[in-house]
Amino acid sequence: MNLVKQRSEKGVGILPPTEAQTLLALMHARAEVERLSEREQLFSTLMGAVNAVLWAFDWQAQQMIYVSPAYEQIFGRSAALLLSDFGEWRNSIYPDDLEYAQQSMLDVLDKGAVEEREYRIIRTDGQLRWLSDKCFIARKADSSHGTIIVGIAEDITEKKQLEGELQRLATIDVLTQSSNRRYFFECAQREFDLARQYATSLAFQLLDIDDFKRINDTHGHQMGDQVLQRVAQCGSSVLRRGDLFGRIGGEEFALLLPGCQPDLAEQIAERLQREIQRLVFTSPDGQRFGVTISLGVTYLRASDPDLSAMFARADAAMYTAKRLGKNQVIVS
Ligand SMILES: Nc1nc2c(ncn2[C@@H]2O[C@H](COP(=O)(O)OP(=O)(O)OP(=O)(O)O)[C@@H](O)[C@H]2O)c(=O)[nH]1
Repeated sequence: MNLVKQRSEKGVGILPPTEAQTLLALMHARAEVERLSEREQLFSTLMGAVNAVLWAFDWQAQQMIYVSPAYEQIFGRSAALLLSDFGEWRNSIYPDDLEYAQQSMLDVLDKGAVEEREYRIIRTDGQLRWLSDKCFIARKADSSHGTIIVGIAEDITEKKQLEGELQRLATIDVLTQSSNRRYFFECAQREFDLARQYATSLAFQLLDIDDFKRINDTHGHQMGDQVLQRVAQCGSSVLRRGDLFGRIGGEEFALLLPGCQPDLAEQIAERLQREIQRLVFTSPDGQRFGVTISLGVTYLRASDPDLSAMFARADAAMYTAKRLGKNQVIVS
C-alpha cells in the first residue's frame, strides 16, 4: 500500500486495482520467501548444533528423505550416500544387531512410536558405537502420501561404557578380578535351579588358603594380596566353559561346576591343589615361599532343598580338611 502511494506521488499515477493487488501479492510473497529462508537458516543452525541425528524416512519409497548433519559425525559416513540409498543404513549396523534394528523399525508401524531402541553401528573407520534411536510415525499414509517415520539417534557409547564399568565393579572383586561373593552366589543360584530342573549333576568346591594370616604377618599385607591374586589366577585357569569361580571371603574362594560328575570334580580339585602348591613367591626381603590350600568338595543331592545346603556341606568338608592337617581335599 505504501509503495503504491509512493509511486503515485512520483507521478506514476494511481495503479488500477488489479495491478496494485498483484504488486502487493508479490511483496507478500517476497516477504514470505525471506521469512522462510530465515527460518530455514535457523533450522539448519539448530540441526548443526544438536549432537544427535534427526532423520525422516519415507516408508513406502523406502527412502531416507532427511538426515541432520550429525549423521556424518556420528556414523562417520556420507549423508548424500544414505539419502540416495537406504541400504547404507543397514550397512552401518553391527551385524549382530541388524535383525533387532530392522524389527524395531517395523514395530513403529504397529505401535506408532518406539522409545526403547538401542543398537550398535560400525563407522567406516572401524569404530563401534552404541546408538539410542527413538522413532515414531510423523504422518500416516493416505491416498496421496506415504507414511513418514521420523527419529532421533543419539550416540550413547560413553553411557554404555560407563554402565558396563559399573556392572563390572558391582560384580567383581577388585583385588583378584574374580566374581565377588554376591555375584558368585547370584549365578550359582541360577545354576542350582537349572540343575534341579533338568536333574543334571552339579559340583561345589570351597577353597581356603592355609595359614594366610601368617603369610600376611611374615611377609606383609601386600605380599598377601599377591598370593590372593595368583591363587585366583590358578582358580580361573582350571575352569571349563560355564564353570563359576568367585572370591567369597578374605582368603576363601568357591567353584561351581555345572554338569560335573564326582570323578571329574575331584580331579579338578586335586589339579587346583597341585597348581597352587607349585606357585613360588618372593617376599620383598628375598625370602621364597609357597602356599597350600584346603578344599571341600560336594555334589548336588536330590535331598538338597536349596543352594545353601550344598554350601554348608562344602564348608564342613573344607573345615574337616583344616582339622586333618590342611593341604588336602575332602569330599562330602
Ligand atoms: N593381604 C590380605 N589379607 C586379607 C585380605 N582379606 C582378609 N585377609 C586376612 O586373611 C587372614 C585370614 O586369617 P584366618 O581367618 O585366621 O585364617 P588362616 O590364617 O588362613 O588360618 P587357617 O584358615 O586356619 O588356615 C586375616 O589375617 C585377614 O586379615 C585381603 O584382601 N588381603
